[in-house]
Amino acid sequence: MDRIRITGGNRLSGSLPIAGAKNAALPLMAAALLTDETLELQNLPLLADIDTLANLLVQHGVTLTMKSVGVGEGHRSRSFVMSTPEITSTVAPYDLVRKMRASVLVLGPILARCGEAKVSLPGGCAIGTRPVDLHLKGMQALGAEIELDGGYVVARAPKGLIGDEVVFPFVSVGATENLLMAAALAKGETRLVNAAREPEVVDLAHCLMAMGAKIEGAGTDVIKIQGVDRLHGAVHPVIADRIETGTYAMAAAATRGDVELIGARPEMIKSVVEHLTLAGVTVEKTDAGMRVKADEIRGVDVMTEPFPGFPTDLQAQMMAMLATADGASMITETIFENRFMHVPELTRMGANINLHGRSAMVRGSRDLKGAEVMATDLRASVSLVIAALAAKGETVVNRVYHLDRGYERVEDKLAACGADIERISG
Ligand SMILES: CC(=O)N[C@H]1[C@@H](OP(=O)(O)OP(=O)(O)OC[C@H]2O[C@@H](n3ccc(=O)[nH]c3=O)[C@H](O)[C@@H]2O)O[C@H](CO)[C@@H](O)[C@@H]1O
Ligand SMILES: C=C(OP(=O)(O)O)C(=O)O
Repeated sequence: MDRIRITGGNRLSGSLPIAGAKNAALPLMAAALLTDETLELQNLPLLADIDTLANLLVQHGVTLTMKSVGVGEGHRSRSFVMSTPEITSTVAPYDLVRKMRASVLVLGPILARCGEAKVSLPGGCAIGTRPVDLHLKGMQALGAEIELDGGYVVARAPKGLIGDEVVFPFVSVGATENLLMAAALAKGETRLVNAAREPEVVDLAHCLMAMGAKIEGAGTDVIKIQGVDRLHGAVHPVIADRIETGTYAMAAAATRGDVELIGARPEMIKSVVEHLTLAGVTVEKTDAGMRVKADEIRGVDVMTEPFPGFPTDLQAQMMAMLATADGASMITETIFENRFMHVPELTRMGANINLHGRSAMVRGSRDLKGAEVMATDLRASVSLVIAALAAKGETVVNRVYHLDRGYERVEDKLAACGADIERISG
């Protein structure tokens, strides 16, 4: 299993390219199931999760060809040209779904197009139990009959889905996306109330609209979808990854560096920029993206919330950065019940963090020390990389496969900005 070795202490400086967003790309790829015409997705990141979903889609009958495109110095992105003349299997098997929760996003499109779908329940993961009840209740509201059988969701709507009002009791990104795709091909109007407003949901809505879907209100908490009989092909570029942007901004700040994030869109992470600014980090929009510079960092309180609030996917990275600040910070996680798996590992590096239920008290210090640490989930892994960049001495991060789910060429991008970092294969 690969590991990453980092010798900390170098200030990051230079420029670093931001890839297409994983969390936008995954639902967009699932949308290829909604049409028998060709969907071309551009600016896909080179990530393990993208390959995992591609394998699942091929199994459902999607024909997929890949183009690799150079988009700047040493930086490449991928385009997938996908077509699904016919869905050849309506079953998403456990072996493929268990590798990645986002696989459940094939439920809405397959059910809408075929009138039936059998999708393995994804199961829990390190950050929480993550049930899919809101996805299922939403499909039921559109007339689907749902049964759970042997670990699978068996959904049937032989006469097709019928639009209706779906009121989410709390915000779910995945359930909003699944319902958006299902409702695009349902009969009549669907209203999604208390819908997720994340930029990735908006990106999906834009792509569906380019495919002929009738959608109003994406980016607000009420989305109206007027179902159509069929969707057609489209070409759609995936938005820049706001979580990768925030991650490298925090890495730059933790090393008191000065880095330009090429292709970043600061308007998608306003809450993050506000918190970084409060912490004393300078963030400026530039022609090419966003520049981040820090000399000193002070403690700041952070609470994760659905968009437009501070994203849970940047909580661990913010904690690593604040572990190097002057002063204390209170970090509260409200989205996932178990998203503090990085705390014991950061503590092994000398971070002073105390957990009190869903809050962590972080007392900053400039004395983090390298250690051997274990990555537990995607964002926890990269938080250890950030702490290691700021720490004295050598850190080895084990179980790097988590990192490869969400960060492309992390070691190359950081090394190009002066980090002493290498991947140890094996
Ligand atoms: C591929 C992708 O885009 N993943 C993101 C997506 O995950 P995902 O779409 O899985 O996250 P949700 O927004 O659905 O989850 C929010 C909360 O709702 C709960 N819940 C969700 C659905 C449901 O049916 N029942 C239920 O109880 C979850 O356990 C969690 O506590 O949004 C999360 C919240 O911004 C991010 O951390 C993930 O990176
Ligand atoms: C939790 C994440 O992803 P997923 O929902 O695919 O597990 C993430 O991107 O931080």
